[in-house]
Amino acid sequence: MKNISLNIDKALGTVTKEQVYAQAEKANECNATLQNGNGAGNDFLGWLHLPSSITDAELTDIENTANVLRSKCEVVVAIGIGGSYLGTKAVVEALNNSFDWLHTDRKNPVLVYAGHNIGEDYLYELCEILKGKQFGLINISKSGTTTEPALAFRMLKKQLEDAVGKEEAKHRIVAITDAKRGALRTLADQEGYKTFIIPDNVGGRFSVLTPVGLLPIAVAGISIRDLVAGAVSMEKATDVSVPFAENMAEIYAATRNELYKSGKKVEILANFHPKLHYIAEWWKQLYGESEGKDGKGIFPASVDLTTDLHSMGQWIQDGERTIFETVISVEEPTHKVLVPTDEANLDGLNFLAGKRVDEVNKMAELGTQLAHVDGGVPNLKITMPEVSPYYIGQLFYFFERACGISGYMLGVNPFDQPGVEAYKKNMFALLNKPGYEKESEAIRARL
Ligand SMILES: O=P(O)(O)OC[C@H]1O[C@H](O)[C@H](O)[C@@H](O)[C@@H]1O
Repeated sequence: MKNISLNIDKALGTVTKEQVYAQAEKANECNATLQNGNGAGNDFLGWLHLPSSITDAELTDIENTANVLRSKCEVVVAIGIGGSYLGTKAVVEALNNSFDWLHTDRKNPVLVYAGHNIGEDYLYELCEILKGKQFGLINISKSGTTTEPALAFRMLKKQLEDAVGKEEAKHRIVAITDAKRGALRTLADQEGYKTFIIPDNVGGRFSVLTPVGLLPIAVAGISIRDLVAGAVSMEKATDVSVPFAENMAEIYAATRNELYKSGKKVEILANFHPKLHYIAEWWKQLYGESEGKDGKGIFPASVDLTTDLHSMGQWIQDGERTIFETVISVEEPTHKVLVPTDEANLDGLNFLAGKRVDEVNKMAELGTQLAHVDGGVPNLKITMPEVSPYYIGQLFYFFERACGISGYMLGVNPFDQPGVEAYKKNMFALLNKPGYEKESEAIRARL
């Protein structure tokens, strides 16, 4: 099997290949720090060898649980936010049919999401659409206390129990959370839900290959074994023993840090494949939450191309030269569509007749790369042979490993997220949460 690959040739100009390769030793040292577990945040390194440590029995347990939900439910609601949502969303959107929800001859339940916002209309419309439908719930929260999913679960649990009774509801609810701590663990144990554990040493944004992602992804009918196999292959390909020049995670980390040092403050992850939109949303949390610290860090942004060439193309071509692009390029689409001939040719497109639509897309991709590089936007290119569970698994692990290396090269702890607590404290104070009396008084004084 081929691997995904990284090409930095079009990123060189702002930084030289020599500058990038001069970072080889540091990148390898940072990779070794991950491997040896002696760096900052080293109690959150469970993701590093997670793929190769997943057992057949664990995968079978997940598949069996998914099959129970698949047999009982027309709709399964995956409840979670951040790392407890984005990995699943990214994989399912990448691998499901683009119009899955319109398919009536279904082999899989419709997977919908909740707990990833505090949208009153969203929750209302979800509860309404679930009325009269056979549905199940997967409640995912590592801490077990995050407000958004807890709020959604409180509402959906009641609706499910009202619809099918408490006893049956128990068999349609799965909780994925901490082994011992948190409100969700307490609730799940009291109610007798099937539970899966999120390992203590795997942070939320690195948890897609734990049951956090694997269970809902299996419910969607996607092969979690192929997903994990791809991640295992990339775990090997980015190991500290792999020399820098062949280690795409180290090269990516070194290149982006050199570009950052040269003044490129924003990285735009771009795709020319519509199904990869949510891969970028997952990637933004992974890199934003890992590197945005101590007043430092590349800002992770994303665009879908060619779609956003008609909205953001002007800025990328002519705006402030503080950006670089990392483009995910898919070699082969899954399907084949040819451009038809049109006798009248009023649209003037007969010059494309007989060509594959993807040939047009590939020339747009090449033309865009040349234009942006000419405009002073360094371009890195990640090539995926195809969009499949295996290569999505490779991509996830590649980005995770590179993120750990890059964060250490930047000089931050890539595995904590202290900044996320600030809004929560204010929100609880404004909502008069018990125990926040002093904070409530203080915050009202400043309004
Ligand atoms: O899985 P949970 O504990 O509910 O956390 C969900 C998310 O919220 C936290 O505030 C962090 O920002 C994320 O890293 C995490 O993935």
